[in-house]
Amino acid sequence: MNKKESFLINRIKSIKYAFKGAVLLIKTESSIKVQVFIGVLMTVIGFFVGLSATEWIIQTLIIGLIISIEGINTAIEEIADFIHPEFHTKIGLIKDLAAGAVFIFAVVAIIIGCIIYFPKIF
Ligand SMILES: Nc1ncnc2c1ncn2[C@@H]1O[C@H](COP(=O)(O)OP(=O)(O)OP(=O)(O)O)[C@@H](O)[C@H]1O
Repeated sequence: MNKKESFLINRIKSIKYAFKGAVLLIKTESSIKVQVFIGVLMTVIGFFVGLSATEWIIQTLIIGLIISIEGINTAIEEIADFIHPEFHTKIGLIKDLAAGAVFIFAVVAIIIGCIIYFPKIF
């Protein structure tokens, strides 16, 4: 197998592993399930209120980002539990920081949602 072919096979394998991870997140993580549900709900509502192309782009970006950040938070929690399953203040801090990052983006997402939807509803 030449260098170009093995590069391509490795890329395909990476996509396969990443897809497996995404399915695992959606199937096992309740927080991800909630985010996916909200994402689908907002997409349906988006059709009802008639979002513009720019609003669709912003909404889709936000839905994707929040699910991705939540996924990274889950991975950090898994690493923390794996390297130190017992209680430790440092592990607590690491998990709180990761959760804090998700929280900050969730607040931003709500603010942007209000900016998009308030003029359409009221
Ligand atoms: N090993 C630990 N040592 C110290 N504090 C911990 C530890 N595990 C969890 N905590 C504390 O409990 C909080 C919740 O941790 P947990 O792992 O249950 O996250 P969660 O947000 O409930 O996760 P999930 O996404 O599974 O709902 C952490 O943010 C942290 O403050």
